[in-house]
Parts: sequence; C-alpha cells; structure tokens
Amino acid sequence: MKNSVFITGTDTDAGKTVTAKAILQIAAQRGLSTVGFKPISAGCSETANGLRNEDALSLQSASSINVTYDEVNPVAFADPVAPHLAALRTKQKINVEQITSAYLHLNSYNADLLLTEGAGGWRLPLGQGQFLSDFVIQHKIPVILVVGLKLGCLNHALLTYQAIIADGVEVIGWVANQIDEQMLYLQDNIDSLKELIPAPCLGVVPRLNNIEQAQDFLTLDVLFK
Ligand SMILES: Nc1ncnc2c1ncn2[C@@H]1O[C@H](COP(=O)(O)OP(=O)(O)OP(=O)(O)O)[C@@H](O)[C@H]1O
Ligand SMILES: C[C@H](N)[C@H](N)CCCCCC(=O)O
Ligand SMILES: [Mg+2]
Repeated sequence: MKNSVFITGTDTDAGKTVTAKAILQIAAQRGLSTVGFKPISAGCSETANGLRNEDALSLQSASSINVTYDEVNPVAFADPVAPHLAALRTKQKINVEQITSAYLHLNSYNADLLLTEGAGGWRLPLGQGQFLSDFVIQHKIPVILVVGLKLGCLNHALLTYQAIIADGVEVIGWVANQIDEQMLYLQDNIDSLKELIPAPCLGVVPRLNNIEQAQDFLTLDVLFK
C-alpha cells in the first residue's frame, strides 16, 4: 500500500479534513496504524497548552498512534487567514525545511499510513518564494484531490489537477464532496468531473448532517492495494 498520502483541495473549505478523517477511520478499521499530520494551520483557539486548531485536533484523535498535538501540527497561527500573512504579522517564518523535519519525525513512527492535510489549495504560499506544494514535490507524496462541489469547481478542479501533474506528483484519486446543498445540475457536474479528471473518483460524498458518515461514501482501493 501507499504509506504516505497528501490531501489537497480545490480551495479552503473543500472538505479536506472531512475526507482526511474518513480515510484515517477506514484505515484504522482495516487494522492499519495511522498518523495524521497538519503541518500548517491558521485559525486556532488560544488554550493553556498553546494554539489549537480543529483540523489538527481531528487528525490527532483519528490517529491510531499516540502523537502529541505539536507533532501533528508544528506550525499554528491564531488568525484564520493565509498562513504566510499571519507569519508576517507574528514575525515568524514558515519554510519547507521545518515542515520536512516534522514530517520525517512522524515518518519515523513507521505507521502503515501517514496522512498529511494541506492548508487552502495546492499552491499555498509559505513566503520567501516557497509553497506547500514544494514539500509534497520534494517527498513525492501521492495526492488525493478533494473537489468541493459548487459552481466554479470544474475550473478549480482541472487547474489543480493540471498543476499537480505538471509538478511531477501523482494524483492517486479525487473525491467529489458536496459542500453546496443547493447545487444545480449536481449529477451533471459530477459526470463532467469524471470525464475530465484523468484519475479515479474515490467517492461522492453528499451533503451530510453527520460528517462521521463520510467514510461510507469512499472506496480506497488505490490507497490500500
Ligand atoms: N459533505 C459534507 N456535508 C456536510 N458538511 C460538510 C461536508 N463537507 C464539508 N463539510 C463542512 O464544511 C466545512 C469545511 O470542510 P473541511 O473543514 O473538511 O474543509 P477543508 O478543506 O479541510 O478546509 P481548510 O482549508 O480550512 O482546512 C466544515 O465545517 C465541514 O464540516
Ligand atoms: C483559514 C483557512 N481555514 C485555511 N486553513 C487557510 C486558507 C489559506 C488560503 C490562502 C489562499 O490561497 O488564499
Ligand atoms: Mg481542513
């Protein structure tokens, strides 16, 4: 099986965390050991233990291996904004080297699955001319693309797919995630995505009242074969 996967999306709020958590849960049900990694978060609560981000907490609790918050989420910003802008304000630097070092540390647990969730979309700026995609390129991590189904997602999905492939990274599959409850021509849009994205669709997740059910809509043979 692939032991490392990177979850990207067509945009922020596309459903990366919903998908990431579902994948970790499916893997755990198969008896696999898992670790989640959210290298960069923006939008955190201040707690007595430091900044805490909901995505990172979700991935931490869905990991079968006991990992600390700081291992899961080494770079955290309070404001829910583009991370490189938050870093400028707080006079911090984010770079591929620090993300790589946190990733290699988690990799040393030798989990069956090390799942990394991006932040925003594929070409997330880190500042100083670097992008989060540079980290994925450097480690040749296979990618799952989450398409947040809403008007405009066809263009976003195709541009993102093309950028990933142009970067020399494999897209092992994509997930259609219905974020817009009212989307017109929903099935036609899904059909167009299936026709236009040259990678397998791993599932269509409907708008759910309970997002814990997302795992029921995914087929992950590409990951576990
Ligand atoms: N299929 C769905 N049904 C119902 N709610 C959903 C669905 N997918 C996502 N959501 C909700 O939409 C919001 C955004 O989803 P999610 O947090 O997974 O996006 P994301 O891509 O991880 O965003 P970020 O860039 O902030 O990491 C969350 O509140 C989530 O619970
Ligand atoms: C705050 C939000 N939920 C994300 N974690 C960060 C999204 C950054 C998007 C940057 C951009 O591409 O404009
Ligand atoms: Mg998320």
